[in-house]
Amino acid sequence: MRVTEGGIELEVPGEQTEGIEEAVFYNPRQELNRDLTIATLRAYREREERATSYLDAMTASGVRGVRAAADGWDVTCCDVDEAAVDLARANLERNDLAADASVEHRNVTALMHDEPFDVIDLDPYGTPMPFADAAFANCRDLVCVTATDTAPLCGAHFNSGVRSYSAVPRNTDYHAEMGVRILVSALARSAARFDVGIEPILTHATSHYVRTYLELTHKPTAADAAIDELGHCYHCEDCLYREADPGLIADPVETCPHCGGNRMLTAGPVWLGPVQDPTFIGAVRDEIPYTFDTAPEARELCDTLAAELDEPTHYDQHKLCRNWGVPANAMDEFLADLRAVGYEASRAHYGGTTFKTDASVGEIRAATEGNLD
Ligand SMILES: C[S@@+](CC[C@H](N)C(=O)[O-])C[C@H]1O[C@@H](n2cnc3c(N)ncnc32)[C@H](O)[C@@H]1O
Repeated sequence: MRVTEGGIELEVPGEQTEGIEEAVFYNPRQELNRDLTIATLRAYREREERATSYLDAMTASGVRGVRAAADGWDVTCCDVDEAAVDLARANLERNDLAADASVEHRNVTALMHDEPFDVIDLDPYGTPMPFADAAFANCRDLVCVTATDTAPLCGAHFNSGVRSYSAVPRNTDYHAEMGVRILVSALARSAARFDVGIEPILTHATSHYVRTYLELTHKPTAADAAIDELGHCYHCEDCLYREADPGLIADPVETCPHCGGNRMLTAGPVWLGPVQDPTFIGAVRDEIPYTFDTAPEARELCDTLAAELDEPTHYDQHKLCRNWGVPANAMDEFLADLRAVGYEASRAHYGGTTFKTDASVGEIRAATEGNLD
């Protein structure tokens, strides 16, 4: 089947039918992820001029590598699957880009140990952690990571999450953000093994995946600074109170300071630091042309991400109101009520009724209760 993505024409496998083994992976629903990747690469080249080489580590149809090569990156596409490698080569040729990219048929872990790249893009099936050490060992500037194993990441598949991420994820009302912070924590610890510090400069989550872009600093002190961003979250399953506790050693809260309940969860180590660089995200937004099919959605996402407060967890107004037994209010009014009494408040990209604030759950209720319809 022929598709056009970002102005590039590609041959990709058709609709995947259950029971039939399709040779090569292509997911049209990841187009937003790929459009944002291309815009991020464009913005990143302005930020770090020496960055020229891009490894599309799990290339499948070659879609990311072809699009990056069309943008002038010195591209390497890699896949262990022979059919994928053949298709990636054909797609480069179809776009007259065969001379601008090399295609490697091998295990990318070995390739990453053999050759340094400025930018590495990890887009595996499920967890990226088996590839993280090799990526951080040699990458110079930027590691881009997709994780599609959202159930382990958010604690819904607890044992699998513990195994993959060497952390304790917990299933909370901010499950997608739990996934973000478990993933970035594990990546920070992987990078630190190589005296590399990470700074997440753009991160987004949907119900199907988490995507984060990590700028690297090759210094032990930067690795230490990243580890300093780790900590734990204590969460009350009854009243949705939550508390972030910096540091590697947990000091679990047994009794909820808000409702007195004892159904407290401890998650961690999670990344408590910022996951966005609003200035960089503004530059990414400016690099999304309207010729990209997902441009309206991608630009709106960038706007929300850039305005999102740095708080490590978000709330969902509907879930809070259901818990309180009151009807919900319009989001803008709800946030205005919080700001009116001096709290910071922003929307969050995790859903239409999600928000971030520096107010506690009790303070949110007090600030908004009188005005809930
Ligand atoms: C989710 S697909 C990649 C999708 C692609 N990046 C895109 O945007 O459409 C994962 C790919 O990783 C490849 N893969 C899995 N393990 C690998 C390894 N160790 N080295 C290289 N490729 C691998 C699989 O063959 C598969 O093609």
